[in-house]
Amino acid sequence: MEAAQEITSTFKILMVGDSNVGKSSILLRFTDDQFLPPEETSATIGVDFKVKMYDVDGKKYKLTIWDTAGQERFRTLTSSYYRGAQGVILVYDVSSRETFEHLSNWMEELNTYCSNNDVVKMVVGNKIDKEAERQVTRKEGAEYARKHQTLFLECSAKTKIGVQQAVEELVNKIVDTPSLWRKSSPNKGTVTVNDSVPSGLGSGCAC
Ligand SMILES: Nc1nc2c(ncn2[C@@H]2O[C@H](COP(=O)(O)OP(=O)(O)OP(=O)(O)O)[C@@H](O)[C@H]2O)c(=O)[nH]1
Repeated sequence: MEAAQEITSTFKILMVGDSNVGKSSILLRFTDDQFLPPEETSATIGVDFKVKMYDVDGKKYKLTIWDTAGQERFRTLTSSYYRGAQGVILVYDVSSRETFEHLSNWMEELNTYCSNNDVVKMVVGNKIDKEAERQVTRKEGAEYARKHQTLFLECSAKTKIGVQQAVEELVNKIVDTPSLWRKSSPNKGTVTVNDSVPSGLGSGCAC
């Protein structure tokens, strides 16, 4: 019988952005390939997280993806969300210019709490299925990302287009940035740099 493959590392990925842009929906699409109709969704309170295994180049990585509340009143313990994160996805809604304009607030928060310059950032414009209601062009999104030196992608949690690709690109970049996760290797084999528990108080913080 074949031995279970060892986990090379655990990555913490954080999703931030205004309320209603679709962070929970992107996460649900990525982990469970599901999309809930509007009447079945509710605002995230505090933080939620899901775990998914991800294989790249014959190595297994454990992704803990944290979905944070967009609504200010539900955001508590903000600094602990960012602690230990190797990747952050900043989400806006392409059919809401306001959510795009608020990206600078999220970027500021990220830069405040995440002092590690290597942390991989990705800007994601969601809801591209609402093309007729689009308020932010792809070019504007790409330009913002270029200016802030982040990855960029547009997606739709509803139709699923771009969702898998967004997470994959982010994770591949983290894998390509060993300084982010090869910090406190306890041995030469498995490396785990932070907890996957929602407290976010993992050891070997990247931020
Ligand atoms: N048309 C369309 N609607 C979407 C898409 N993604 C999410 N929605 C809808 O947008 C609304 C908000 O989605 P959520 O995933 O709850 O948004 P959120 O960013 O997690 O919101 P908070 O938890 O308050 O921060 C829901 O009604 C979703 O059904 C999408 O890609 N296309």
